Amino acid sequence: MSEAVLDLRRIEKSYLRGTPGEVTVLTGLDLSVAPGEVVALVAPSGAGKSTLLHIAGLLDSADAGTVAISGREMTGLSDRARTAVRREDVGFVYQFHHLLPEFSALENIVLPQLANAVPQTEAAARARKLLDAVGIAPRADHRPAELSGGEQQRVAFCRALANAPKLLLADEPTGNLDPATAEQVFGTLMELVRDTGLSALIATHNLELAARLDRVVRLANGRLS
Ligand SMILES: Nc1ncnc2c1ncn2[C@@H]1O[C@H](COP(=O)(O)OP(=O)(O)OP(=O)(O)O)[C@@H](O)[C@H]1O
Repeated sequence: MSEAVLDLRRIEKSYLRGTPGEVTVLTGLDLSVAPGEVVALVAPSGAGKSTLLHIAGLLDSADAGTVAISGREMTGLSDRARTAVRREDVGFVYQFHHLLPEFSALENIVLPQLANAVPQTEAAARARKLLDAVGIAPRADHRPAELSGGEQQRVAFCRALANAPKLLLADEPTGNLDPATAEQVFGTLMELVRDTGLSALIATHNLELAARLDRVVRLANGRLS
């Protein structure tokens, strides 16, 4: 069997540890995502889905347990090494696009590549290709405020994939869109993910969309089922 792209073992996480207000969120959670596998994460509000995505994407640390990305153990890596893995191997999409308002769609996809030392011309060519793949190449020079909600989210997908990550983590990526737009944008995201052979963990409240992915995991009481 080929190596998991994401492997979480016995993850534990509490907030405000050691205080009377301690909130226990994850209690020995295990999750493995195979190469090319797209997993839906379904959870009631407050169950810890964002916490789980942040730990998987190295934005936050677990109190206990191990995180491995493409077979490489992340625990014990320096902050600098974790940042490099996050920048090169992981793409994030959030419910709200978080695009930089003063930059065009194209520039928003070019910038993370420049941060990864990709030459400008190459970065722009890749950005155009991605915008074309999500059907909005003619909007390349628009700023986020000049794009529709669905278009903004398509640009956010392109930005997440700009550095050709191995793993895509998405937190309610269509949660801010009306149902018809969400459906279209989700379809585009899935095409992009399938075309690139990427592994993905996609949190969604939409059970119909979740059911279309390879596997659905449910988070409750700190663990997955
Ligand atoms: N920094 C923090 N300090 C204290 N408690 C926190 C912190 N962040 C999150 N929590 C608590 O941890 C629990 C899980 O939060 P998390 O944001 O992971 O939930 P979620 O499943 O993503 O929720 P939603 O779907 O509503 O966004 C919640 O009860 C939340 O109140």
